[in-house]
Amino acid sequence: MILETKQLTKQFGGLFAVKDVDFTIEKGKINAIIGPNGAGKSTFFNLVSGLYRPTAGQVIFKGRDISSLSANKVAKLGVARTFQTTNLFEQASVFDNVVVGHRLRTKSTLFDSIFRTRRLKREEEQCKEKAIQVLQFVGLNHAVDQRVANISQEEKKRVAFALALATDPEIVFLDEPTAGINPDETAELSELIEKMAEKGLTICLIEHKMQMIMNLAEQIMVLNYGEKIAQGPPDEINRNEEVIKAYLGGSTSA
Ligand SMILES: Nc1ncnc2c1ncn2[C@@H]1O[C@H](COP(=O)(O)OP(=O)(O)OP(=O)(O)O)[C@@H](O)[C@H]1O
Repeated sequence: MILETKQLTKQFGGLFAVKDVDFTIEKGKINAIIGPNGAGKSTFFNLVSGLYRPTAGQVIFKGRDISSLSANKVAKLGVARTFQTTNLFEQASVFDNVVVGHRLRTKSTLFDSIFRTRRLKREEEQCKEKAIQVLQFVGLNHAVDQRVANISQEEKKRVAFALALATDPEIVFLDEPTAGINPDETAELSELIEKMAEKGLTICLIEHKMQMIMNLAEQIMVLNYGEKIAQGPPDEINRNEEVIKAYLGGSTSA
């Protein structure tokens, strides 16, 4: 197990967005979180990536309690997340959007920037090499110099993946990676997610496309009104009465 939550809880006023969630994520696997709108999926992501502090409970990453660490510190430990593509700089190039990712791993200070020290130049070079490497990995060699505003939605998703990969993560949380793209593109992005897992990365994704999740994920957690109602492999989740009642509405083809 690489990441674990223990009785993780987030309350907004009187509302429990996430309540007492125990979840374990196995290293190198593709994990998914599903649930109806408002079930607490995004809040769960924000808790494990350090954007929110839990009201109660813990997030344990590689045996260390990271519940009270800042998002930046959590990312430095090797936890990356993607946001919806609206988080990209539309007027900047694909390359410039991704090159910032690896800065997390550099040590240059304002002093280095002002005096353009050797360290700064070396680290800038490292960031550029990393950006090229991850853009190649996600299949965007052809679009490196294009402005993000001019590329397709599916390519933007790949940029978001590349940005997360540039931070050298051990686990990547993908926020609705295939929202708003067509079935062919969805299949291609699924392949990319599998390629990431084959490389040894641990994946955890939120997704509404049930068929895709059932084919791709090895383990699924189902949230409903902030609570975990099921956890297991896809075939088990498919047959779970409570899940069918709460979410699937009797069909997995949603
Ligand atoms: N910052 C916030 N302040 C108050 N309530 C919030 C906040 N963020 C989320 N909520 C509430 O917490 C609950 C869980 O929301 P969350 O966005 O985590 O669900 P979700 O499963 O990601 O939904 P969706 O699939 O629609 O994105 C909802 O009732 C939502 O209105």
